Amino acid sequence: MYELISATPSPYARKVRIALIEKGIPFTLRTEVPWHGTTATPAYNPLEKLPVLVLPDGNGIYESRFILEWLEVKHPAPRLLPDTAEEVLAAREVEVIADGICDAVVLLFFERMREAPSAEWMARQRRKVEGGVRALAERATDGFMVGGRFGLADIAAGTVLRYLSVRFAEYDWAAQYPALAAMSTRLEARPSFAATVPVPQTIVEKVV
Ligand SMILES: N[C@@H](CCC(=O)N[C@@H](CS(=O)(=O)O)C(=O)NCC(=O)O)C(=O)O
Repeated sequence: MYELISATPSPYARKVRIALIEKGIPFTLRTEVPWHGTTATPAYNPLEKLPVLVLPDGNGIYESRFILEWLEVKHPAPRLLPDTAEEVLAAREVEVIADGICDAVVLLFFERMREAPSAEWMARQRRKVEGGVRALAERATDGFMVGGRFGLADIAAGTVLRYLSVRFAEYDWAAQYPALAAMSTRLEARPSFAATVPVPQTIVEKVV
């Protein structure tokens, strides 16, 4: 059986959890705080980040985009990529935008923990979040994002949007982009989303 090393707020891990559930793949969830000394992450990922999909042979697959690609190869049905090559590129572009927003939120989150946070650095990260959400809004539809059926783009966009309310709640993107908010609400009603709602975690060790 697969084991997924995850964290309660992690949007990257949530993408993988949703894909595993959507594909009906059984797995055990190992919830950690990757910044605590007790984390198992470095034993499987030299980049020391979760999610890590631990295989039955004990090897770890890491980097959420790669884990999703790996799952698409090893467990192709149901397919989470669109049908045409052009649509696959469009879905991957949505994932690039979504992951990029998450990366900026993480950088902002830790900058705020510093004794003397840099206002310039935080403004730069906020710009990336707002620019990324604008790019997602430009791609929002009243159905699924790419190719007319649920897939990678919806997983990536849905997870980052819900993550913002956990780690960047002061940004009211939903008021600014009603179509995006409606899309997020639709996605959060899916069982795979309802089973993986992000919640904050308590980090007790000094990180920065
Ligand atoms: N690009 C990576 C990013 C993963 C990531 O940043 N994970 C965080 C945890 S969380 O922000 O997703 O909750 C982590 O393990 N950070 C540990 C570290 O940066 O050393 C992916 O997509 O898997």
